[in-house]
Amino acid sequence: GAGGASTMLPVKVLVLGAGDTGKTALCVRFITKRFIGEYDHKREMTYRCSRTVDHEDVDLEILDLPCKDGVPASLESYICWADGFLLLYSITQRLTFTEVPRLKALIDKTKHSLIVPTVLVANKADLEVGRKVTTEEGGRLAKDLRCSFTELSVAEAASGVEAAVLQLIRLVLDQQRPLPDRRSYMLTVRHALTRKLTRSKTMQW
Ligand SMILES: Nc1nc2c(ncn2[C@@H]2O[C@H](COP(=O)(O)OP(=O)(O)OP(=O)(O)O)[C@@H](O)[C@H]2O)c(=O)[nH]1
Repeated sequence: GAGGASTMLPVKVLVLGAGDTGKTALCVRFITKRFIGEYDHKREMTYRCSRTVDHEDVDLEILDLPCKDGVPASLESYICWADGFLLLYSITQRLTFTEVPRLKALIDKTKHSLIVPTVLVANKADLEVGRKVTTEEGGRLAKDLRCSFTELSVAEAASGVEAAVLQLIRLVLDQQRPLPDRRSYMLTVRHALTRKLTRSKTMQW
């Protein structure tokens, strides 16, 4: 409140994607509002900033790992560190899309949870002529993996990136809220469990 000591809620975000999905471009777009085409970073990068989301002051830390030579070996420790995940693929590279379930499985396994705040981000929507993954496929996969979904172009606009990150912050905050406020969360858990049970039944019989 006014004059009172404000509490900043820390939210840690890990940006993941297999290949040239635009992870660094997305982080830079979020922080600077600008699109910078090429980088050559070999090290991990941490971006810090703050936002006010639903009257909560959030202290945001975004980690971008270099994935040029495949996924880093110590990925699990980064996953443990993070509260929420931006999972990127490029609509122009089918392989970046088919790698998503593997990344999400590793996240779920490492977090020991069915519900991990995650936004699946389909990037490079400006390259419509080179499209290899439809929007419907993206939406379906997100539903399957219990993620939120958005399609955007980091190159084209800052607004989609801002919206995707805010969406993720909301998912994280919703999960951190005390139980009585978590009706939607409980419903998600129930749906996920039902789906899982249905699936294992189908597999057994
Ligand atoms: N057309 C288009 N190109 C994009 C977009 N976003 C990123 N790119 C390009 O895609 C390439 C990869 O972007 P990066 O941000 O370096 O990708 P990255 O995921 O960080 O890749 P790693 O460094 O391997 O982790 C670069 O050439 C970017 O300019 C987009 O929305 N549209």
